[in-house]
Amino acid sequence: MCTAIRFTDSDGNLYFGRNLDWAYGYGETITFTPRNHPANTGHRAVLGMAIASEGFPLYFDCANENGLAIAGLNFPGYAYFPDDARPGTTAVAPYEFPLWVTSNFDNVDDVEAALANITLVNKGFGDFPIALLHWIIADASGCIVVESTADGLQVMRDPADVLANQPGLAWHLENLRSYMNVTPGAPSSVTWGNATLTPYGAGAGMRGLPGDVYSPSRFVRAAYLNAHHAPKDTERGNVARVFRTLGGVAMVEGSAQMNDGANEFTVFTSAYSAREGRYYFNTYENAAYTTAAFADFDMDGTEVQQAH
Ligand SMILES: C[C@H](CCC(=O)NCCS(=O)(=O)O)[C@H]1CC[C@H]2[C@@H]3[C@H](O)C[C@@H]4C[C@H](O)CC[C@]4(C)[C@H]3C[C@H](O)[C@]12C
Repeated sequence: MCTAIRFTDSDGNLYFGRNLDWAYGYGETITFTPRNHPANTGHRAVLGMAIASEGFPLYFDCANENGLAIAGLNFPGYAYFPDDARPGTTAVAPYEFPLWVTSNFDNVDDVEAALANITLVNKGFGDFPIALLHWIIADASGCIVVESTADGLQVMRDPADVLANQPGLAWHLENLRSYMNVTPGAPSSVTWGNATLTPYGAGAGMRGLPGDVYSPSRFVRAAYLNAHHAPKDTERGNVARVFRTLGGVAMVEGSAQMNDGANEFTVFTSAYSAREGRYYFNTYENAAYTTAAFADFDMDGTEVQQAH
């Protein structure tokens, strides 16, 4: 499973992050695509997590130099990509969608408008299977979720600022209404007949928030944690906010198996800071951040660069 979140700091800078939950990694690392890479059609530098195959960056999540970010999360059972583009639209393959978005646009509104003119088509990269994903796309103003299903391409505003896996965003947003009672505040003491009940301590108001890692539960928990995190002023504080919030929905190895019996775990957690134009990640076995900034790379280059 995967979970993604966004928020802004007190100066309005975007912070965006995701957990990549799976049974294994793909050898992914921080990957920079300069403005003049042949596949960078819109000439915006892009930084994120990817594997590079034949010089092409296959991004799991990424952001551009102007503060637009995207992450792909599994959506099997719902994701459907037609073989051909609808008449009058341009075909974009799911594997190139994160780069297409971040290469060509600076904000969510422009992406939303452009999506009317594309079809996400059933086209894989090389021998890789097609990834059945939906996407969260975020900027400083908010985020949208893109879901290509048998009903067509849906682009929805996501006021919860989070995304998990199945089912679709509309269902997750509706489901939040079942958790309106959950609150950070400590409840007052109550009397039940002759019994006076008082809280043991902090957390009494959070009772009922689901604690498991099932996709609907992670969506609710991430939305609650993200919405209630105390504001932070510093880069360090806001990066910690991304990692701590995503830590609240991370998967501990052995606690939940995939259909094939493999243990799913949080392979990596990543964070993008528009304030510093910087990308961070850590892995299941190494909590220390690995980080790189746009400023570390040759922005006008032509070849993908990876930081190890
Ligand atoms: C497995 C990843 C999604 C993790 C996730 O959402 N897990 C949920 C688990 S569950 O079903 O809900 O149980 C996805 C996210 C991004 C995907 C990768 C990116 O799309 C880039 C390429 C695309 C190629 O088509 C396939 C390889 C690949 C390198 C993808 C492999 C895999 O599908 C990734 C890594």
